[in-house]
Amino acid sequence: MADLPSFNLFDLLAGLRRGDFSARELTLATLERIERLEPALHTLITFTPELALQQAEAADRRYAAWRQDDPSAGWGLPALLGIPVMIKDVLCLKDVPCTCGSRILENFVPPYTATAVQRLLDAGVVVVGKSNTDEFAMGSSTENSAFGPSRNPWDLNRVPGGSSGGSASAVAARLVPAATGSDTGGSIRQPAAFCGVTGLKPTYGRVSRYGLVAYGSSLDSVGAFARSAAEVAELFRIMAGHDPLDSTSANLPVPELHLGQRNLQGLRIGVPEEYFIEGIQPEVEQAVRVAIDQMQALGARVQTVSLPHTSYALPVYYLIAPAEASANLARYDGVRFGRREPAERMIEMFFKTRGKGFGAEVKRRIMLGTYALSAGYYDAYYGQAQKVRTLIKQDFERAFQQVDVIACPVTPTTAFPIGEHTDDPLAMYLEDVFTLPANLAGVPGLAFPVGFDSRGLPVGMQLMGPHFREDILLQAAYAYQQATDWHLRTPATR
Ligand SMILES: NC(=O)C[C@H](N)C(=O)O
Repeated sequence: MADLPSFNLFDLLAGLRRGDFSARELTLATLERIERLEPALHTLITFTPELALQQAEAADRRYAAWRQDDPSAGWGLPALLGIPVMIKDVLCLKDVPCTCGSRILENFVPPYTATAVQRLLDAGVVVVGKSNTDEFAMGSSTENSAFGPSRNPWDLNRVPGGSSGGSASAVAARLVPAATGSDTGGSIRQPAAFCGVTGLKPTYGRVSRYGLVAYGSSLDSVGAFARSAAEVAELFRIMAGHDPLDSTSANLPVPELHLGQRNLQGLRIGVPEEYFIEGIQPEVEQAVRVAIDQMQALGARVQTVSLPHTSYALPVYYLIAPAEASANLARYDGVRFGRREPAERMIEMFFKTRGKGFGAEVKRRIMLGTYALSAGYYDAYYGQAQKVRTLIKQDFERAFQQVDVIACPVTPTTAFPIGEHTDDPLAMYLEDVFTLPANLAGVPGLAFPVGFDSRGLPVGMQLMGPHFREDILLQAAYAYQQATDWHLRTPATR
């Protein structure tokens, strides 16, 4: 096989079932494509070709048994048997390093697998590697990865977004049809927008966080990337659902996803006035407004809604997320996980290990968070932020009494050049203005491509929905994608 026969998950599955190619052939072609493009893109922290080939051969044995009607093959076939994927390097996969983009976990090999990853493995995926991320998922560009940034396949001098930038870049460059991500304040949706792919941040509690290295525990969600909403829906269906190993996992059934509908008849779309602010790149606003018009032409009813506390979301997030991070990252002390710097005395060992192990952004957040949680300041900062968070959540609850989904931009701008924000953390934080309200409210958000700017960089649109209604978002994006082809456009990387 010279190159991949298709880049669509369903086409690949159909080809595997028909026996047009084997999982081993598909994997070899994938590995070859990764080896060819990886020097330019740097999507991976750990490449796992041996594991991938083992899994592919197991998939082929299963297909063979299924073809021969061997009862040991079980009834039917696992849903993603033989499909190559990347796993963001903040999700544990047993016996494969999980670095979180950090020197402090450089040599950490988890002894167990995250539930969301296990569900994908049970569905038969082939893991080709652990994808690049900002250190501990803190960042919007992958420039905070201790292993160097990933690149945007639409323009190699630009960032792919972050923190799940490796996954988004890989799906956009068609190294893999699907990849996982995590989203604490935008880490799936923002890179999806920058790379022109579809990315879902599910409702908080919908996908298990067991085995996801914790960043902001009240905000973290595990989700997925693919090129289309239909493919993302399939990944979501497999990853979602209750998990007794995560106490915040919701014990609710995952609704059947019927993505057949090609129109949006009856869908009420709310457009929040607070999301079309000054400073937004005019081409981004333009593309999103055209997409909303198109959804209206497909039958949706569009109205303005107000989310009045939106402007507080950024400061609230940058208190709560660092506060939770500072507590979660206390466990990297040189004793229990990963790196340990030798020293005479224990206290020195802590200082040296954390001093050398963490990068600048992680240290900044630990300091911010520790300060916000310290005695005397707790009520003024963390306590106050939690109260405002409730107001933000109520904004959404009120809006969802009037509309089924909220439509807005994902990011104020398209992908920025590598290095542009590295000396200005605030400018980097501003990347998240439109995405982090969904994390604060716990509602699902879906990003998908709706056009390009004049530089040829993808523009994304975000749909947010009520808690546990990922189905509405996926259905709406599916109908939009049946009528448009932005999600099928590909960068020049061959
Ligand atoms: N993790 C995320 O969702 C990304 C966000 N930009 C942050 O640094 O917190």
